[in-house]
Amino acid sequence: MTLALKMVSRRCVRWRTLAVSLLAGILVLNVFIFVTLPTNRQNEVYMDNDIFSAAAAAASRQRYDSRGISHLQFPRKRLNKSNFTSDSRGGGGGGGGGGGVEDVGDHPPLLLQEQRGRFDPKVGQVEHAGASTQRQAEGQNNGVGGGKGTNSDTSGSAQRANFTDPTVDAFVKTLEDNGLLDVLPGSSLEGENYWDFLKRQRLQRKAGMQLPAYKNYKSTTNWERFHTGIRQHFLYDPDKPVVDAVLSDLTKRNIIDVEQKEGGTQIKLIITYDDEGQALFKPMRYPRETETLPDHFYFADYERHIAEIAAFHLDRVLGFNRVPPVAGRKLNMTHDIRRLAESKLARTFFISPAGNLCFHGSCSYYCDSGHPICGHPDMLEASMMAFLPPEKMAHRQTWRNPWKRSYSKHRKAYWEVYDDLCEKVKKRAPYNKGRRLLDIVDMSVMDFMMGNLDRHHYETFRAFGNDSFIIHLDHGRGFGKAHQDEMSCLAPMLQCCRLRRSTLQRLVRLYRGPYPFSVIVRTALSRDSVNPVLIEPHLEALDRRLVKVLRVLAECAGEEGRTLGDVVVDDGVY
Ligand SMILES: Nc1ncnc2c1ncn2[C@@H]1O[C@H](COP(=O)(O)OP(=O)(O)OP(=O)(O)O)[C@@H](O)[C@H]1O
Ligand SMILES: [Mn+2]
Repeated sequence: MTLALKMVSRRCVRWRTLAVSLLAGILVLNVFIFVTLPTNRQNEVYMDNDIFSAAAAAASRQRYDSRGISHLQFPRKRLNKSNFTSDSRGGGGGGGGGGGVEDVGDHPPLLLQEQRGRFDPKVGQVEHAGASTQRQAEGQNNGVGGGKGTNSDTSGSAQRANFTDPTVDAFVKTLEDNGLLDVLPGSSLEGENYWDFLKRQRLQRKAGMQLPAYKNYKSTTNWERFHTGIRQHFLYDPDKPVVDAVLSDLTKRNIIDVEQKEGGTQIKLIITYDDEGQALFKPMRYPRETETLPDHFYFADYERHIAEIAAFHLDRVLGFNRVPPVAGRKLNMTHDIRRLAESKLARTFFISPAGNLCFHGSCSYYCDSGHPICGHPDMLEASMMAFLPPEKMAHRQTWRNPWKRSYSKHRKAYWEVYDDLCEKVKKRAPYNKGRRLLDIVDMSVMDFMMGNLDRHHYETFRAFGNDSFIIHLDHGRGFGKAHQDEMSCLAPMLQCCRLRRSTLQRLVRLYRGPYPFSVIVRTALSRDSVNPVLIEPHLEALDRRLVKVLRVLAECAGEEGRTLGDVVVDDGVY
């Protein structure tokens, strides 16, 4: 009996060993297949599992097949928790959250070039304007010098936009014929100053509510006036003098405290002024001519202080008014930073071999002596962005950008491979009603203009609910490549094939002139104390990119089955 039992148990052990070996074999085989079949991995797409369904994948695959672009394998579900509602920064988990840091995890290789969606860099190139496209230089002195206040169209030189395009010209004509360019009676005034045009457009602007905490607030400083002036539909009113006052305070007021900002990837300081106002400081690291390193991904790019300054002015020129005021400032590192710094920051100061005062602070990217921030010998340039109201006065909500990039050196985002993201997004709150989707499109246009690929999250004020503007923050990685136009930034506009009417009117106005977009931006920037903010190639890029935005829209508007009403949307936001 015992012998029989022993035999049975020994046989069991043998079976178990056999089963274990079999399982191990299967595992080894799987690993082998995974490693030796690169196509399976190359076709993986970085996507949000909750917006992705087998049916949609099959439909998309079909579309790409029929265009002969590629045969995409069925993509594996991967990562991201996104449901297009808000989430908290950094806590994304599974690679879905976080900010401008590379996603960690296992990384399949990049998609092959021909397997990409419509965002081949060669697509959408606009040829340099030839003789026929050179703008006529009529009315050179009209509208120069700009309206009231300190804004002005040009710095006096009546240059013309060098880029234009027949497709865009035809599109503009169609818009005009359909009355879509009419702003108010008298809108097509020849030679009207651009700022006056914006002003006239703003007569139709709705403001909405104020932040409740500021309703009966008695502001005593310019910072408080700025906070009190925030409305449901814009961050500031350019017709009020407060923004210029804040710009001046940012540059001139005494600094009384400095601390490092926790979180974020690259060093930032919180500056406190003598009247308790605060600003976010980003230092100059490199000369203005330094471009994004060719082998660096967007998430590894160094931040540029001038991009923060330029983004504020660009946003204002585009008529959005969604970036907090930013000004450049030259600081004395010893007096304005080191003297006031906490010991953790102060300890990172040193004198470089060249005799300059440097520091590196502590953060997760580029905070070491190999990446010092150095003065000349102790004067340092920086951008100063006015702080938004403190959280206790106005809570903000953080949202994941549906068109977020992958933040991985190996993977693509869903929208980079498939064209149907907008179809899914626009069915979901908060994109299914109100202004949000058109705000995302506006933001994509602005990001394209400055080549900003680092738009992972965005914020809104909670008190305003969902029908409120997007606060445009974090532009340190803009203006990195003057000679490359990153068409993929336009994905929201292209995939949704729509643009807010008021935005389109501004773009067309800038396209038509008489003063080129670049001239208007150059003049706006010339008011900053660290002028010239942008070097010429970045300004020239604006004129070129403006044409491309309009051409992409014209082309998708011309696709079969689309009406002008689908593409140009008037949601009453100005
Ligand atoms: N003007 C401001 N007022 C208040 N808070 C701000 C302001 N600007 C930025 N912040 C907050 O600081 C955070 C970090 O700033 P920013 O995004 O510019 O730095 P970053 O290093 O690029 O951060 P990340 O790596 O997380 O993108 C922002 O997401 C925002 O919540
Ligand atoms: Mn960032």
